[in-house]
Amino acid sequence: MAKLTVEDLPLEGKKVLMRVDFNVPIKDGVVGDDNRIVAALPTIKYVIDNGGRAILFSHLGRIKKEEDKPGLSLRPVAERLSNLLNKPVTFVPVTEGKQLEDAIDNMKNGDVLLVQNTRYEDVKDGEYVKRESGNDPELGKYWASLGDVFVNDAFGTAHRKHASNVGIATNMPGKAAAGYLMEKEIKFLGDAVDNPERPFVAILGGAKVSDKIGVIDNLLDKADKIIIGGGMAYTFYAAKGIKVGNSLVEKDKIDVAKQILDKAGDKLVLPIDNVVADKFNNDADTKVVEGDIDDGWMALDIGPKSVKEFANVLKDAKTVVWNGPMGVFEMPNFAKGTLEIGKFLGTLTDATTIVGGGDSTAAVKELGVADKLTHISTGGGASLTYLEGKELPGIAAISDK
Ligand SMILES: Nc1ncnc2c1ncn2[C@@H]1O[C@H](COP(=O)(O)OP(=O)(O)O)[C@@H](O)[C@H]1O
Ligand SMILES: O=C(OP(=O)(O)O)[C@H](O)COP(=O)(O)O
Ligand SMILES: [Mg+2]
Repeated sequence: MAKLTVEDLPLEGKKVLMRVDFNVPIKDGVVGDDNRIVAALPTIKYVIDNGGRAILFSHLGRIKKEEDKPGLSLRPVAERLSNLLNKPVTFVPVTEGKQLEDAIDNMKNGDVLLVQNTRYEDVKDGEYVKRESGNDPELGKYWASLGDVFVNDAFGTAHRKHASNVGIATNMPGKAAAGYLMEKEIKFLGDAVDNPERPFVAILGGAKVSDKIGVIDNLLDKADKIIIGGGMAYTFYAAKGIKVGNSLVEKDKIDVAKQILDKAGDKLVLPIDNVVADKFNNDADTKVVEGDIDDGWMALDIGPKSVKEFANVLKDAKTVVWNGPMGVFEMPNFAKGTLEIGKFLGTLTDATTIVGGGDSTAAVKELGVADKLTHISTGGGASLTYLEGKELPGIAAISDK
């Protein structure tokens, strides 16, 4: 990498600001899959083993109103991190001010501190001001002022231009370095997809439709086939005039979906059938339907015919990149599509199979199919942006060597 890495920085006695991606699933105040925390440990350990004082920043979920904050505190993450490191982690429940500054002043070499969810800054006095997500210049400058050097290890957030990654880095010229995870992810993705072995198939699912649908246009030039499942599929259904019932659809993106369908021809593969439910609940009444989804029903998983069709498209692939679950895998009754696709990828022993994304990774791990895949990436949107051939702002902002 032509960028500074953590090994290029002075660490002994330094206040080391670190951006990590601890955007992990949390249920009832407990961390679920902790892959993203585990993935950041090598860099954190390197920093503290070399006498640095690790001051960690991460976002968690998305905060648009004051009421979003309590459920999106990073406190449970601090507890899990402390267990994993086997040492205390000081959690500071605020993102700025005296309480944070005092806590940093009190740190000793080798200590670890986790700052509250950086996206708490997106809402101030009840107003959605997006200081973090809008990369408010004052916020990046303030956070940068709290430390001596900066290490960005948040690959999963690298496609975002936010105050806690790009903002801090630009305010620490010559002192902003990449962590080990960042290096490892870029190296692996680069090797696998810069000149992918073909056929190259991308699988796109999940729920971040408006975020990720734009990626497909560029992927059409790179991939031989693009399979669309999960919550991403039904905006395409709507674009094709197929009834969607109460399924997840981004109305604003139906036109984009139409343009993609026009350009894609038979490159784009959509689900044939779906498991539909009468409510968003594991205990809902369900049935499998082909095509139209009636009012009062929502598609929460792909159906068995879709699994077969997708497997047929995947069977000869030499490179597969998958982001986004095929259904609401968090509910066992809607996990089958994701499980079956994961299992099938596991049988492609001649292919490079990459699964990326916070939730996709959690899914393949929970469902027990992760071990058979070539690479589990912490980044969903980040991997897709890389795949598109676009610059990742979080990485671009790191200091050159
Ligand atoms: N049919 C669907 N309807 C609603 N949500 C869905 C559907 N299929 C998948 N999802 C949801 O998508 C979420 C993950 O999307 P996303 O964040 O884009 O993936 P990743 O984290 O892997 O990048 C999961 O929480 C899952 O429940
Ligand atoms: O979970 C993330 O991305 P992913 O869901 O695409 O894997 C990252 O932490 C980015 O989160 P964001 O999409 O709310 O900016
Ligand atoms: Mg996600």
